[in-house]
Amino acid sequence: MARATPKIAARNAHARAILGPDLSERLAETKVLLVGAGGIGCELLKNLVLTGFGHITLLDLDTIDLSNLNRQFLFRKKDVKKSKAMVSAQTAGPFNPNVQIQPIHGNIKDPQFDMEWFRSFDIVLNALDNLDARRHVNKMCMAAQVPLVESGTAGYLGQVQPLLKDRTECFDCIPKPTPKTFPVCTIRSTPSQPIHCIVWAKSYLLGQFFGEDEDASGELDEAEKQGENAQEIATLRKEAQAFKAVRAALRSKDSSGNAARMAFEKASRGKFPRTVFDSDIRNLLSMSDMWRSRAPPVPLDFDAIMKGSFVLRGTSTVTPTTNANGNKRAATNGQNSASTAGLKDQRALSLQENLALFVSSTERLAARLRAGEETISFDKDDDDTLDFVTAAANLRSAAYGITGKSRWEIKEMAGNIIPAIATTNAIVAGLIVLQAMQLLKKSYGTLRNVHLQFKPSMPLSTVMISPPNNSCGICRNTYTSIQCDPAKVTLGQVVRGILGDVDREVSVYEDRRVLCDPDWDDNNERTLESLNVTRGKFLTIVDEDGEIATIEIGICNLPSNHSGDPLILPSPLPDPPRKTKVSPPSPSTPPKKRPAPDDEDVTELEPAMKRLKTNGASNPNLYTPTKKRRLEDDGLVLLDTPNEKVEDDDVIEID
Ligand SMILES: Nc1ncnc2c1ncn2[C@@H]1O[C@H](COP(=O)(O)OP(=O)(O)OP(=O)(O)O)[C@@H](O)[C@H]1O
Ligand SMILES: [Zn+2]
Repeated sequence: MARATPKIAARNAHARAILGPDLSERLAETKVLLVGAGGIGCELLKNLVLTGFGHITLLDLDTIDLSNLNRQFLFRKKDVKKSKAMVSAQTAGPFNPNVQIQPIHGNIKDPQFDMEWFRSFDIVLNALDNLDARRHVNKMCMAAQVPLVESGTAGYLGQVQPLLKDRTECFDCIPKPTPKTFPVCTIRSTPSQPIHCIVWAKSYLLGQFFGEDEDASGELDEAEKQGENAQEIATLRKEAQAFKAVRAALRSKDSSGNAARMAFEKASRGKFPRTVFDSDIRNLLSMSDMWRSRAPPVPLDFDAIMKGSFVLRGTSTVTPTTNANGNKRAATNGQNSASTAGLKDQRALSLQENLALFVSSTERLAARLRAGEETISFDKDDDDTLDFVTAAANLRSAAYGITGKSRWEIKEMAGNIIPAIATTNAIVAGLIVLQAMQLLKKSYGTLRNVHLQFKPSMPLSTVMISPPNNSCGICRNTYTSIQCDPAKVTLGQVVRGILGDVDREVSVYEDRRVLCDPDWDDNNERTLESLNVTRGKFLTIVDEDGEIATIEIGICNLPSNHSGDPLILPSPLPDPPRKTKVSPPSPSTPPKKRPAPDDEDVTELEPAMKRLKTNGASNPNLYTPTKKRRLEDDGLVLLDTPNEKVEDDDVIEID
């Protein structure tokens, strides 16, 4: 290593004195991947640079938002809308002239960040804010056998966890608690709190209008075949049709101006039977049993609200639905009267203002679809989606006699925001560096899970590291990788190549898709590319007898100068350990049974569809699998019957 100049030596003197010459020289050579340049990431980047880490790759998919500036100190107002990775690298680089920071503006789940790429790092540090990306990085680090430090903060609480395959438990060894959940019937039919209306607007209505097009007709046909209630199925078909018509109008270049009204009314003018804020509610009202113990909803009338002549429970349309503190205010006749109450986002909106906001946000979102965006999902920092959710949630609240919320409050509730505290992030970022050092020194005995807690007498607590959970479907698998041209290599070639002489009955999956099993080998001669098994993905080989561990094969590119065989197998071939007993299903173990192959010969396995209820108005139980998964991601639980109980301490009990 080149000798440090006196100036740099002075700069590093303290770190060197603390770390000792060996470690501080090693850090200069260490290749770190830092994922996330947000609250923790900015603090951590500064720490890494000042500690003397020499090679840092910093990846983040996002751009800087104004709301980041109170705690992400590498950013200034002039940087808003610029890439977080780029700006943080530019700001922190000069803190130490010896550091090389490579910023990447991208998603860690992108295919180019494959197993080979992960192997090029000595250590990975997560500074993420979502479970999905955390689980992805955990799997990649387990696959590539790279040490990982996982972290997170929530208000005053924080946690740091060092992870290493076969030494410690992994991020997925212990199932994570599901977020707050609500029974779907409450969301669809019987909301009683503002959050129910917010979840409905964010997870249901926004998706129906602007999300993925999910054709439910196949499922309805199937339900009909199985003898489900024909009348209810007919109603659901009409509802699906009505949504389809609105979706088409929102995307059509000719219907601008009218689409928002259609969205409100869900095309009610004679052609379709149900509307979002009017007929759907009338339909629910006809279920008299439902309203014995709760106030019935009031259908909303678009024109009357717009004209200001609509009377909601005896008050005028222009009555603000909330004040700045979220409390109901007395009726007032002045449409602009609410504007005096506090900051713009925190003030009350009248029913009329909510309707105007519904129309304008729907038009803005529709314009984005027409400009080429395929789907739009909720993002609290996306003003158009936040406005839509604010307006739709407040209109629904008004109909159900629930107190409305200000845009500010809805942002907090819909975005599941727990205020971030800069000090918590800073403490956690410091702890990450300490645990990273232990991993790099291979001082495995001194690794600790560290918790930051809200206890002034003992703010930090440490927990000994647990060994891997034997039934974990991530870190107990045997990982290997192939380098290949997916356009030229067939599934059969890969599976035969990896299993070598071993003669076993196996099934092969990509994520949740079954690609072949012992009785079905139609895909064996197909190329990986035609099966959509490409760079960055994994092929999973499961022993049908459950005797040997599952093999996961990471798909990587051929070396750039490679010519000849389009498949390079690993050497030696993987040697999965024998299992002592069959493990219970784990998060990543794909379901076993394969339905008959469809046209595309690749079958996506999803949780079984819930049975249709034979009574009930807007049947909450019929969901396409993708929608079901999305609802579950949003913290909704689908129940078979309204009486079914969800066993989770975190569930908000209604009724
Ligand atoms: N899949 C991913 N790939 C790359 N970066 C990601 C991915 N998922 C999340 N991130 C980044 O992780 C960072 C997490 O930081 P943080 O928790 O402070 O969130 P934030 O978006 O900056 O703040 P807030 O959510 O409070 O507005 C964000 O910058 C986010 O862009
Ligand atoms: Zn594990």
